[in-house]
Amino acid sequence: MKKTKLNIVWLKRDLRTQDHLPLKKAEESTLPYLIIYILEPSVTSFKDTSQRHLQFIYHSVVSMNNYLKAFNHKVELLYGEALDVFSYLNDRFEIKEIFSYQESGIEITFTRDIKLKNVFNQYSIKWNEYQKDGVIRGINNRLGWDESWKKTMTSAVIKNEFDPSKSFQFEHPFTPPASVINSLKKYNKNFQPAGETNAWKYLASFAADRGKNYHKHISKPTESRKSCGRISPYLAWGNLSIRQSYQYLYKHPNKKIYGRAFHGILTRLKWHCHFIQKFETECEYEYICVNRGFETLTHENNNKLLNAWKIGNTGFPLIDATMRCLIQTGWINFRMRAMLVSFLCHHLDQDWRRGVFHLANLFLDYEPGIHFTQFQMQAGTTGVNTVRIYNPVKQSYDHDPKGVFIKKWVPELKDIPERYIHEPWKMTKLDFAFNNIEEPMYPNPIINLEERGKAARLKIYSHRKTDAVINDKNRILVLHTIRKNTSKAI
Ligand SMILES: Cc1cc2nc3c(=O)[nH]c(=O)nc-3n(C[C@H](O)[C@H](O)[C@H](O)COP(=O)(O)OP(=O)(O)OC[C@H]3O[C@@H](n4cnc5c(N)ncnc54)[C@H](O)[C@@H]3O)c2cc1C
Repeated sequence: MKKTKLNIVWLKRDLRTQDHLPLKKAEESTLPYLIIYILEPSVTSFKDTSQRHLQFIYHSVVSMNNYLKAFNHKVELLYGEALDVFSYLNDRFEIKEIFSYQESGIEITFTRDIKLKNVFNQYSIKWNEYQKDGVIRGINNRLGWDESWKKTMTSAVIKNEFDPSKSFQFEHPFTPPASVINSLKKYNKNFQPAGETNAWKYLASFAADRGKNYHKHISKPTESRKSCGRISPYLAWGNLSIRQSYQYLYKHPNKKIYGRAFHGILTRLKWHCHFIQKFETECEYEYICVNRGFETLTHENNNKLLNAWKIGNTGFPLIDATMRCLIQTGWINFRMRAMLVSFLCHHLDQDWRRGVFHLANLFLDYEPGIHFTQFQMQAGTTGVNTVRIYNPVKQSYDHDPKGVFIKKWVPELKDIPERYIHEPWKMTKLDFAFNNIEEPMYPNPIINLEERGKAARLKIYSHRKTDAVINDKNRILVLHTIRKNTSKAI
């Protein structure tokens, strides 16, 4: 029997129905097409993925399907290994083309794609992988990168249309088990809701009003929750493209009124691509130091200290409030992320690899290209960036002066007077009695902050002077630095 000819759109971190080139290309063909998302056990069980990510993906697919049903199209959620799924489909259909975005992913998705490319070649299937956002595949320096980014951001946003006659229904054995679906359906109300409609709500409310104090509040753990864009999960899972966000903000009438705020967020949209570009060029950052010279730096790696950090029980109120807030809500601002990593790698003297997956799991917006590169930048293992060792007590006085954030997320400290909230260990028995409060069930600091800070500074700065670090620094600068003469902000 003759097999039906069809095309496939393979969705990855691009869970939206608009500004979507693979979907447009599929529509342009005369053949019917399937739209699939594959939940691959080998990928979803890897240590960088958590249930909250999978739930966000699931609800993004549900949101796409709510839109697509009017056009008789559907994203088919498949549970199985990509290789098995495509072999099954190839046995039953004559697959002509596969359309997807390039994925700047971790090693397992990279090696899977290499295998698949060979298999598709054997099956005579053409795999069209398109550039995602401003990230260019196969470059080995940044000459012209700025111009290319700007060109992508200012080119027309794609208005996707869906012809009902091109949809295709099929039977398959890859339906996710009921237990998997039930666990994905559950969604913690404290997390940002998934899907395109919600993504646009966040972007629009930022531009309309929420973002007017963006630059003033960006470092404050409480105020940033309202004033920051909060579009990161939507960008990470592709509910929004960078180009959609860029053009919406660039053309918004409030850009003239809140110039600094808009400039700030537009610049960061470029950083988004800049960091993923680094990872696209060198995806080894998942497991090896950006500057290979740091591989010889040794660490104490004390498990007790690591575990206290992981659960937010270090005795440093701002560290603990930040970690507990992240566990419960999936989001914290940039400065608090940087502080958590700095405290882990410098004060607690842990190898960055001991904490990188813990935060990846907790960030609802986990994006490997940004996460591994930013994490290493804060751990000081790039050798090219200034090392920042954040003092969590100073951060607390500066950015949560009244302890509002601390008291919300570390309720044990809710009765501690404002002047002690940053350093509760300084309260004496007499102070507790005088203030008529009980001593909280809260640990004393797990380390001596001053001594540890000093030692960490000495250690990292002397290692930066080693030949191995200096030699690798030049390689990194050639590979990842945007040339000054081509550099334009946004
Ligand atoms: C250790 C560490 C890990 C991080 N891991 C991630 C991650 O996995 N995913 C992620 O999206 N961001 C990550 N960031 C960057 C940054 O903290 C978040 O992008 C930002 O807090 C998201 O909130 P927002 O959407 O309100 O950002 P806004 O300030 O409103 O910025 C808008 C968008 O610009 C991009 N952006 C903002 N800041 C940065 C930055 N410093 N570097 C690169 N892109 C940026 C993001 O896509 C963000 O959504 C990490 C930062 C650190 C220090």
